[in-house]
Amino acid sequence: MSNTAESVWTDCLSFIKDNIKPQAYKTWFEPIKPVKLSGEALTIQVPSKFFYEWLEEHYIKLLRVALVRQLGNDAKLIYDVKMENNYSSNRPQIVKIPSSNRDPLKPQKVTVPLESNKRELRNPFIIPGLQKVKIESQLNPNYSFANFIEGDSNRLARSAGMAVANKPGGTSFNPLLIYGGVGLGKTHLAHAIGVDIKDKYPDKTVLYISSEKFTQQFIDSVKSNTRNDFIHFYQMIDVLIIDDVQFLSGKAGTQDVFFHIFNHLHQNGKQVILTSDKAPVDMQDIEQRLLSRFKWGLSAELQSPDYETRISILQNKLYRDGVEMPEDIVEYVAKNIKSNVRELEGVLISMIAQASFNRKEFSLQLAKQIVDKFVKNTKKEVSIDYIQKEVSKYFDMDVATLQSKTRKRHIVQARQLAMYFAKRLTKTSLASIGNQIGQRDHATVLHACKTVDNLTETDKQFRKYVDDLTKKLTF
Ligand SMILES: Nc1ncnc2c1ncn2[C@@H]1O[C@H](COP(=O)(O)OP(=O)(O)OP(=O)(O)O)[C@@H](O)[C@H]1O
Repeated sequence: MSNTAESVWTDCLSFIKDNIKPQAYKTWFEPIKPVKLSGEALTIQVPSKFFYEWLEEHYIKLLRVALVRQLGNDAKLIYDVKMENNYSSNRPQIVKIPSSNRDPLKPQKVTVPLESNKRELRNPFIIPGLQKVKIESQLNPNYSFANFIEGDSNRLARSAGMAVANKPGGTSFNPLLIYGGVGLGKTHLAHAIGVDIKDKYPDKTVLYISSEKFTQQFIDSVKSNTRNDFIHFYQMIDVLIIDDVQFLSGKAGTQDVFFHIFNHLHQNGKQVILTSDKAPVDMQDIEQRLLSRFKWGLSAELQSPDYETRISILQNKLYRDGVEMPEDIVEYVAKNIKSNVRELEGVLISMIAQASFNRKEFSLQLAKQIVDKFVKNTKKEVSIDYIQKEVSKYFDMDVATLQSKTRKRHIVQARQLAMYFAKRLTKTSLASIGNQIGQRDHATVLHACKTVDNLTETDKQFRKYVDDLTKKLTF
């Protein structure tokens, strides 16, 4: 009886089944369908491009042995790869890709034949028209380790970043979560890690993406019925850098898909780098299972730089821009702009611009003018003490009552409002807010914020409390 695609594949499968774990067999071989046998060439259909890549990377030797046993030394394997969608059609497309199994011991590159270029995965980061599927990393080469000034405020995060860059996926810092307040260098550091990895490992696929863009891509993929392509694309990446993950809060669908992508990458030794403006413990409306993943690796905080670091940052920037500035002026700026590196740079840029526009020398007077403007424009953060005083006054009670353990409804509400405004108007962590407002824990603060949000929606009188207090506290 002559061979058919089915009979050859069935015999291959029984050999493969005996040589790998049952779970791997079920995942990677059961979904394959034999399509055609032409001489010594067997065509099999696989459900996605990712699937094909996985087989080529992990099971090519096994497949080769199985095929050679059935079809002899000239055996060839061709994949029909189901592409879920493409630009021009909603129907799945089949792309034919020959296996590299003829010489399986050489390192293999995934090459897509020319005729299939227009069917590459639908993702804006894939450069079309190339033989090899390549991904634009979206990294900013101006953000490097070399120009990320080290200080006590960032030492842990910077060293962890360097360790990750030396051995992506190979340290216990996976994921590496960099968190801290506005303008403290989270994005810079995340890029620097990616840039360094690309330098050291040019073949690694690195992708930087903001959470906002990731979310938008996901929504688009759902709309265009290309969710699987979206997932497979992200599962292909070696180093995934996601900026501002706090943005995922409240977005259940995006969190769910990210959870699966994260698990896949982590299980396969791929590196994940995340940034956030909050520590995991303070992130709201992010699923517990995702938060617990964030804590698997290392969470490293970026704090406001101390005076010496601020001086170094300014000097470094001046040096890079080829500008000379008297020391006392640099010191003046560093003394007066304390909490935010972006502002520090902003003052410097304004000074350079003004001095060159007016053809003037740098002067302390110019520095004072510009610093004053920056300080005025930066909204003063209200203190938690001030919030407690104002809320107590509004409800005609003293601060001790507001902080007390009583469960009387109007006092509980006043306390919850104080917690809510502390969360909204300060950068203090939930744990610290709880501690300052009657020694409660962070879960109580979180609950208070949710309750206030709910009551504002449903209770007119309560909404008025929130509006009145917002005016009092912010004007
Ligand atoms: N340690 C540092 N050395 C040199 N430059 C720094 C350092 N930290 C921050 N910067 C610079 O400060 C600016 C703001 O940094 P970045 O955008 O990375 O902050 P961020 O924490 O991501 O801010 P945001 O919270 O707004 O997203 C950038 O120009 C960055 O290069």
